[in-house]
Amino acid sequence: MPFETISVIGLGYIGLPTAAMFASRKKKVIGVDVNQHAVDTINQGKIHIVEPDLDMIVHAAVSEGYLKAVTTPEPADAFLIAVPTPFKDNGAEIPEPDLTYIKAATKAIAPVLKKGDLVILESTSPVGATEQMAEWLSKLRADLSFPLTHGENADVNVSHCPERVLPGHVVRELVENDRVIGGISSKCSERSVELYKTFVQGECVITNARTAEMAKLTENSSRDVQIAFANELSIICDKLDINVWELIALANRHPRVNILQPGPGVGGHCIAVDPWFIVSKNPKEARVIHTARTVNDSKPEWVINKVKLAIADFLQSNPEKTVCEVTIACYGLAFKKNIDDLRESPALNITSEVCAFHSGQVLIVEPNIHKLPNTLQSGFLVEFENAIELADINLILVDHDEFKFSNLIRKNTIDTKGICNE
Ligand SMILES: NC(=O)C1=CN([C@@H]2O[C@H](COP(=O)(O)OP(=O)(O)OC[C@H]3O[C@@H](n4cnc5c(N)ncnc54)[C@H](O)[C@@H]3O)[C@@H](O)[C@H]2O)C=CC1
Ligand SMILES: CC(=O)N[C@@H]1[C@@H](OP(=O)(O)OP(=O)(O)OC[C@H]2O[C@@H](n3ccc(=O)[nH]c3=O)[C@H](O)[C@@H]2O)O[C@H](C(=O)O)[C@@H](O)[C@@H]1O
Repeated sequence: MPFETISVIGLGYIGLPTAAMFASRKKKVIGVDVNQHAVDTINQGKIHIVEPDLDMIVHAAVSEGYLKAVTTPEPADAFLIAVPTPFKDNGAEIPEPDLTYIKAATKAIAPVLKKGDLVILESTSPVGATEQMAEWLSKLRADLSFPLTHGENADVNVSHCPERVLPGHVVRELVENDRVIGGISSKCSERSVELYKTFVQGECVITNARTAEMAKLTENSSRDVQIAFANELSIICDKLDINVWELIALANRHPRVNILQPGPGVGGHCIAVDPWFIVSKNPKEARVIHTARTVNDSKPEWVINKVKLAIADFLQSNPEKTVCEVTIACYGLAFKKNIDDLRESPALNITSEVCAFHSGQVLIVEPNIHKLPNTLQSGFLVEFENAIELADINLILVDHDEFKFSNLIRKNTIDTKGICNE
């Protein structure tokens, strides 16, 4: 049976581009989000997130009548769930995944499901979450006129198809990337491939739901481990007075070595989160993954100590000044270069900490935002040139293109991204 109407639950960084992509292939798409502002913005043909080229696709999809946004699910032939999967913020040493958004989305679609529908969990999930979702669905339907069964002869097909697009390149990668398709049964996988082939040009590779969940977590954990190696090297090199950027460039000339780049820590709501989904379920076995998380999470503290040392050095060389007269400039707040996303950003956390402990002026340069977040109210958002001119100490936290190729920034500089070496 062809898919005539497709519903996407959660219209954020993943759900909205996915919904727009189906709509661009002339499918009728119903986007569902609990955020009324997002729904209203989309229905005006506009977008509430920053992603290159997405605005044009959404505008065309809405104005041609293929995409509409609503707050309550309506019947459809396929439902793709792209809601957040954070970890529980309860201060535990090993954070646990929070599946409440998936549970709420499941509850919302249950009353409109009909026989033959396909439900795909796209959210990054711990192993077992898709089976759990299928359980929730059948329990939720058990008391209704049409109870669901699952297994090989299920009335409703359930799959996990994790999303792997890179923010900033979402529109291209949605089409070009290979997809991992993990059905609860082979029929579920086949139906899911049929759906994605609407716009995916990459290969749709079939596996089971648990392997698909683990594949996504493995990709992001692998990157986290590799970045941790680079971050550890940077701390060792600092102690040994070796330039880590030169060191990595030299080591990478080996045909089988490819070390990533150190930085102020790992940010974003994926790489800094997803490895915990493996560690929390396998605390004894996941030793490397756990250590990598700890190494990357402790890097901001190391940077803050460098700032404190730089202030002490500066005061020693300038005894006429007091600490209140030392001006620090922080360059970049986003979690990585050339974006405006501040979620889980080590640059933001370090700058907030500097604002909290430093009694002198803190200048902040972030070309991608117009207003400082509340935690930085004691700082001043300034232009790049003003910061360079006024700062006694420069702290480079993000390698935005605007900060590169500046010879001026070399004086009293803590360069966490190595841009002074380029
Ligand atoms: N942003 C990214 O780069 C990537 C994200 N992912 C994963 O995709 C999932 C979604 O992430 P994002 O799109 O970035 O999150 P997001 O926060 O940008 O969007 C999620 C949307 O879901 C909505 N929502 C929450 N509960 C809902 C409910 N019960 N019913 C309907 N809507 C609901 C929220 O209002 C929000 O608009 C997460 O599991 C994330 O880990 C995977 C790959 C890349
Ligand atoms: C394996 C992989 O490359 N996953 C991607 C990742 O997107 P994300 O933008 O979070 O990844 P990223 O570019 O590695 O950045 C994450 C963090 O790591 C830092 N970072 C990155 C590379 C590096 O050499 N050094 C470094 O310190 C960045 O500055 C940033 O703070 O996570 C996304 C996700 O799962 O949401 C996923 O879809 C993307 O494909």
